[in-house]
Amino acid sequence: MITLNAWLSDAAAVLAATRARGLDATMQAAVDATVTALAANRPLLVCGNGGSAADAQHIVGEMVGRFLKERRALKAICLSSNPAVLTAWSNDYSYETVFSRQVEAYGEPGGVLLGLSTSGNSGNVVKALEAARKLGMATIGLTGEGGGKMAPLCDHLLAVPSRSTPAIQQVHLALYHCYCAAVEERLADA
Ligand SMILES: O=C(CO)[C@@H](O)[C@H](O)[C@H](O)[C@H](O)COP(=O)(O)O
Ligand SMILES: [Zn+2]
Repeated sequence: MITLNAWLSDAAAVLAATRARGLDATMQAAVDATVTALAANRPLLVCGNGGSAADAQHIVGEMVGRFLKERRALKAICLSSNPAVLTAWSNDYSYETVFSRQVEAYGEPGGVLLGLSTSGNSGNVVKALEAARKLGMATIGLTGEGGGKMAPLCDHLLAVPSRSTPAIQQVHLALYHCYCAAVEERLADA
């Protein structure tokens, strides 16, 4: 039987295991790359599927609006949230290229692509990272254990040491809130 306390204990264990991985320097490097891009008005593009699509929207909401501080709007775009683009391209061509096509549309050299995938193997996120690299954008990945196919395509890989999709997503939320807070702190006074 599923109980709340057991669920919370499992969630806390994955959080603690992530903390033990010592990802602080990787997070700092991801923040540095993002601050450099946004300070130059280059875009931050974010994508993912399912729960990670909602996470991508959440991140962009913090960046375009505000998180903890008052500051200017930041140029962040969610690639998972335009139903007309998603359905037209997937229907006419392929779901696998639905994010890379938007990287071609919105990406710029010096920008950043942030991809979220718990398996690290979602084909459309992998293809988006490839397209971003081709364009000269920095790449950040939020994944589960090992990073899967995304690992070699990410300049900055934040891999949660778990293979459970919901457990990974719960830690992704903590990771990207930290990321948003750190980016905002650096850009608030700029
Ligand atoms: O939110 C959940 C499960 O918690 C699901 O919607 C989940 O995101 C979907 O199954 C995704 O398609 C999984 O893809 P990914 O994380 O492996 O890239
Ligand atoms: Zn979910």
